[in-house]
Amino acid sequence: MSLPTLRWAVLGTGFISTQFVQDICEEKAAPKANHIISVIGVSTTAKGEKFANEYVVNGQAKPKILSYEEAITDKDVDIVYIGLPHTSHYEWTIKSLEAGKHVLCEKPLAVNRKQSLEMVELARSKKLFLMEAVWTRFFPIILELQKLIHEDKIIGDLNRMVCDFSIDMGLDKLGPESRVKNPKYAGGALLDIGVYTLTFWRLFLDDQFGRDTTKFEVKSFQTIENGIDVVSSAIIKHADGKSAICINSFLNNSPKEMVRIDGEKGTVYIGGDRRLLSEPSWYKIEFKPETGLAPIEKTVSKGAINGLIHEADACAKDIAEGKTESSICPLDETLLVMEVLDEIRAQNGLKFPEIKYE
Ligand SMILES: NC(=O)C1=CN([C@@H]2O[C@H](COP(=O)(O)OP(=O)(O)OC[C@H]3O[C@@H](n4cnc5c(N)ncnc54)[C@H](OP(=O)(O)O)[C@@H]3O)[C@@H](O)[C@H]2O)C=CC1
Ligand SMILES: O=C1OC[C@@H](O)[C@H](O)[C@H]1O
Repeated sequence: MSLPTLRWAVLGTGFISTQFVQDICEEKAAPKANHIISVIGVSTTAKGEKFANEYVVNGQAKPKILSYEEAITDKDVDIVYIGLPHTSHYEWTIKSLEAGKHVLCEKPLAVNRKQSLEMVELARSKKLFLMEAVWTRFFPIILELQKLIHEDKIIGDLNRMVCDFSIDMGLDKLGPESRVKNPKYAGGALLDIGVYTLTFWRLFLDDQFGRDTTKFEVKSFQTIENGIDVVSSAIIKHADGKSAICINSFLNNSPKEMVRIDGEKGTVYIGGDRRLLSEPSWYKIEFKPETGLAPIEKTVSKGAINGLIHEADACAKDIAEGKTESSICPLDETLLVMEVLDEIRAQNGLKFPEIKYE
């Protein structure tokens, strides 16, 4: 069977666009799709040329270097990857969909649910593929853990989870234009890394998706400094009694065990070699003494890839099959997470300036 082919326009040449293009261009023993970097959309041509020369390698043809506007309308593009700051996601997703392109947009899909819903409704009305790039959902180790916990019920019925993704960002040393600290780019821990703790809550505490989720309520606190949250903590309590504590900080790093999921028979711990919850690389399952079961441990290595290829391959497969939405990262899940992000900000009075729909 021939591999699906996808021609990409990559918008932005920053950190994540680099990681994405590196993964696409990395030579693979058993590729799952043909990815072609057709266009790099950039703010300045010189930046684009440098980026293309450095990263669009290993037999890829030289991509066109175009403005964002030209990139999203280029005839040789099937899908636009949006690697821009949070506050640019809405504009460039809407414009790309209007131009008839599929879209893979970095997380969070937008700065709030209202923008996100508009993006989702436009994609659905145009029958185009749209996905928030929550790459972690596609990691083989995550899919394996979902099966162990929800299908095999390895720790039985679940009781609670604690999830902490924190990064000591060294905020004082970052310049004022840094997207993670500037409120005008919707900076702060919640929108940058809170998306992942909420993703782990969605992946592991609930076996339902999006609109069918178990009913829940949220109570939260944020420490706000200079217009952004440097610490966010939320407790999510499900109607059936299960609860999750989700913690994010820009002042300290994550603990070694970033996720702990307690069930009636034992506990699952999840960690990563870089203490980034976005990149889990090991798990450990300990059972209660009365089960008589021995602990299980597994560590995986990413090898030469950064880990973004899994979501790119999934896009190629879904689009080749005529799907407009991912079943692993569905839009209703994105909308639900956006709703909780809004709720946490509303409870703590965190508003970003210059943002439509606040
Ligand atoms: N999946 C993951 O693990 C990660 C995801 N992300 C997400 O990716 C997105 C981009 O983050 P990241 O790559 O770290 O950001 P960077 O600041 O490194 O890059 C952002 C790029 O956006 C372009 N840009 C357009 N307008 C602006 C503006 N006003 N200010 C700054 N840059 C602008 C620039 O590209 P140019 O000038 O070249 O056109 C810039 O290179 C965010 O949504 C973030 O949440 C980030 C890191 C990791
Ligand atoms: O998505 C992300 O994960 C890793 C962090 O370093 C980064 O700030 C964030 O955007």
